[in-house]
Amino acid sequence: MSDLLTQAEYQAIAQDLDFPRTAFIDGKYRAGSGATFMTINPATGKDLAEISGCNTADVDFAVSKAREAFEQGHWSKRHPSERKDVLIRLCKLITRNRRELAVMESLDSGKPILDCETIDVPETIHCIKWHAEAIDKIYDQTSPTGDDAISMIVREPIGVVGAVLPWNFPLMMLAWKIGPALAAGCSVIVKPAEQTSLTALRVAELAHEAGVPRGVLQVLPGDGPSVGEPLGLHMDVDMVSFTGSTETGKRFLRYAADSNLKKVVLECGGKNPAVVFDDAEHLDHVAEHVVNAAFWNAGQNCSATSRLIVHKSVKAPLMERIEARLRDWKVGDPLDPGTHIGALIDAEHCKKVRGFLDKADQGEGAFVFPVIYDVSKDDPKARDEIFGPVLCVIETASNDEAIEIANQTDYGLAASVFTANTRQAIRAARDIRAGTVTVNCYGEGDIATPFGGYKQSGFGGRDNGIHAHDQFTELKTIWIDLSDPTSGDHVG
Ligand SMILES: NC(=O)C1=CN([C@@H]2O[C@H](COP(=O)(O)OP(=O)(O)OC[C@H]3O[C@@H](n4cnc5c(N)ncnc54)[C@H](O)[C@@H]3O)[C@@H](O)[C@H]2O)C=CC1
Ligand code: BAL
Repeated sequence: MSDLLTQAEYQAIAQDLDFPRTAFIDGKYRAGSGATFMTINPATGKDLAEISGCNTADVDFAVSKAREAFEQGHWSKRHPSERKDVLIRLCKLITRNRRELAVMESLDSGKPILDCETIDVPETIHCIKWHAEAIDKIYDQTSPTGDDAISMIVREPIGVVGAVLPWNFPLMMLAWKIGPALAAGCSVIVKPAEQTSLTALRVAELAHEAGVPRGVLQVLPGDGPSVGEPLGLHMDVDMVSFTGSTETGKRFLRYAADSNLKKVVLECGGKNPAVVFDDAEHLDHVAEHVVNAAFWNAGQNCSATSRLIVHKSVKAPLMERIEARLRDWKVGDPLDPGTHIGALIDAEHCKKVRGFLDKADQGEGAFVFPVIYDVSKDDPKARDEIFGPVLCVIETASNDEAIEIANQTDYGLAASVFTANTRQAIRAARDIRAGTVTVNCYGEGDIATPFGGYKQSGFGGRDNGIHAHDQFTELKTIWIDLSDPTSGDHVG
């Protein structure tokens, strides 16, 4: 915190930024063959940079370069400790350029600079470093065999990976994908969300400077139909790792079915409950977690708490505390280090979010003030992913009913439960169908814990932890016959 600059100092950095404007393909910036598009500062509505977009021809070219690099083996077959060294050099370069990246991220996404400086950039570095440091410590295995054979189970990099990213955490989601994929030895083609291409392009340049060979990390800006779809349908892409809406996630399953059955890993939406039982203690602490969980990043977070399911006996004192805390959350200029809630990502998303709000709560321009609604469990606000600073409160008469309501959703990404009773906490954690359940706190776990969803929140694997490494590798069995072929008891 003490390291933060003033609003004027951030504005001065913003003035001097040199934005990347083209794709990063085969080790250099080069113009795409698609339509150019403007990347906009959502907080001001003003143009930041005109980006040269990509299309199918660029995807084909990038995939051929990614495949060439993979087969040459300068990265994929390099000793894991050497890949580690290069990725750690990349982390040092990101650290050296952290201020530029934080301001670029804030300008392009509308995120508060406070978050970019203290969460997005440091977590990006931490994630890439964690996977880099893990990669030369992962052992392959042997399986139990008889004396006449040995069977090795080895993991190999899956090959050419398409990483299709959302706009809500442009740097962090980049790191969640490229950290484990590059550490494993894959070649990665990143498609950033069209709203937020800048920091991914800059990181690709830094990766090249750090020693990641040409073709191993490429970034292709453009919209879904121009770049995401040809990547998803490409016959020579081995895997797509996607984070974004459930609807687009399902498209990638269709693309895989219509092409080469590439592996697809999806991290999609959520309608995540915080369940507060009748015996919940320390309501100040509960309120702190609920406010952070619901309103951080303006609620544009797949794991945001968007439903507060609270027992009627504790509802009034808890809501009083939540509302008091929320009064301290400043909404406004993302480059002001005192701001907690910046701009929503774009006009289209603002329209979607406002469509759920009562007229008096709709705010102006790109800014939506945090809002809390008492709703029934069947209200559309309590059912649909709003992806804005909106918390729906559902009162319950019993703890069992609370769990039932928590599970009444097509999603299953994250949940939290607040109770003083350990048995009840663990019972609830077991009973809620979600990929992450936190007890007496809210969080996504950390880099060592897998992150992903049940039901329509996820498919095919998990981000983070060693489980992410598993995503980007294929399992191979190598079976070696040790029997003496001349002995007569050889079984083949
Ligand atoms: N992590 C999450 O759970 C996220 C959820 N969302 C949800 O999705 C809603 C819509 O936001 P969008 O930006 O439209 O999300 P989206 O899921 O459409 O976009 C995510 C990525 O997929 C790409 N994409 C879009 N259409 C595609 C297509 N036809 N083929 C291939 N790639 C495609 C986009 O260009 C972007 O890179 C939000 O309101 C929010 O509810 C949005 C972003 C992240
Ligand atoms: N919160 C991590 C992933 C996401 O929101 O897209």
